[in-house]
Amino acid sequence: MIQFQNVTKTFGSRTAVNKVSFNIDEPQMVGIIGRSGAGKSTLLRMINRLTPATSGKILFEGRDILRLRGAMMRRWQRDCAMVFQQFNLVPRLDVATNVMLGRLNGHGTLKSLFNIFGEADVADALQALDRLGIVQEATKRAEELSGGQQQRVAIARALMQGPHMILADEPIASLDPMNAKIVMDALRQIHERDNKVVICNLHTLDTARSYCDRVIGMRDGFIVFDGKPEELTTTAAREIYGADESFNEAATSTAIDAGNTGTRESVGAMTPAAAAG
Ligand SMILES: Nc1ncnc2c1ncn2[C@@H]1O[C@H](COP(=O)(O)OP(=O)(O)OP(=O)(O)O)[C@@H](O)[C@H]1O
Repeated sequence: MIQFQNVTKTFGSRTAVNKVSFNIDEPQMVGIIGRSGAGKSTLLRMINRLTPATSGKILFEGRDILRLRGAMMRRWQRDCAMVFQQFNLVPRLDVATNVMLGRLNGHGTLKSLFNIFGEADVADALQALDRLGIVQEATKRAEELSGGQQQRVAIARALMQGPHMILADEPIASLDPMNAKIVMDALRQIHERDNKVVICNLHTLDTARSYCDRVIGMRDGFIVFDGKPEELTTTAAREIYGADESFNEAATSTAIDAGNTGTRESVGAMTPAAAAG
């Protein structure tokens, strides 16, 4: 499906991602973990072409997406929707319009300029919000929502792009544990129900273990671990985090637990007690 071949990114003399090679052969939920500066964001941003790679290839269904230009590149960027730590919504616009902005890339320039959305766009936006359990917030300004709700709006906007995959760059780093769980449940549900690849940069080991089918550990630009969550032993974690015997996993914990994922109810109707799970 997607193949990374010796992908490297340098910023001046600093190598952020160093000859990284791996394949994703089936729709998986992949967690990328590593300490700050390990290269996680750079790796994700190269997939979406937000950051140009210095060398190597990223093949999607055999086509090198690093060589795409113009309309083909924009099409690719729509196909791999990004979700960011800081949500990147337009604060003063209402929630439904924020979600419909996910369609802009799909419209012609003129239509985009005048911000014209059709009835089908509105219906799809409401459906996406309903899926995320926040359709009742559709007419509020984005800035009126809590962080967790805003992140769900951002995920709904990503769904509006009709993407092949979702790339989430530390989507829960700004959220409290309850909202972190709701957002991770939503991403897991998209993976399970829509059979989509979700690649998620995470700061915390326990979240990666609870939610991901596969964990990739990065350190200083290299992949130093690639395996199933159950293979992520304390020794492997020490290697990823460059830590010694005193390494304490609790330091990378959010204390959220996947629990009952994959159902619509788990996204919309989470109680604080369940979230603390
Ligand atoms: N635009 C840039 N210009 C210069 N150096 C950069 C740039 N972006 C990233 N870097 C450097 O590349 C390295 C990897 O950064 P990156 O943001 O990918 O790491 P990360 O693992 O995502 O870290 P964090 O968890 O803190 O977000 C770091 O040394 C960083 O300083």
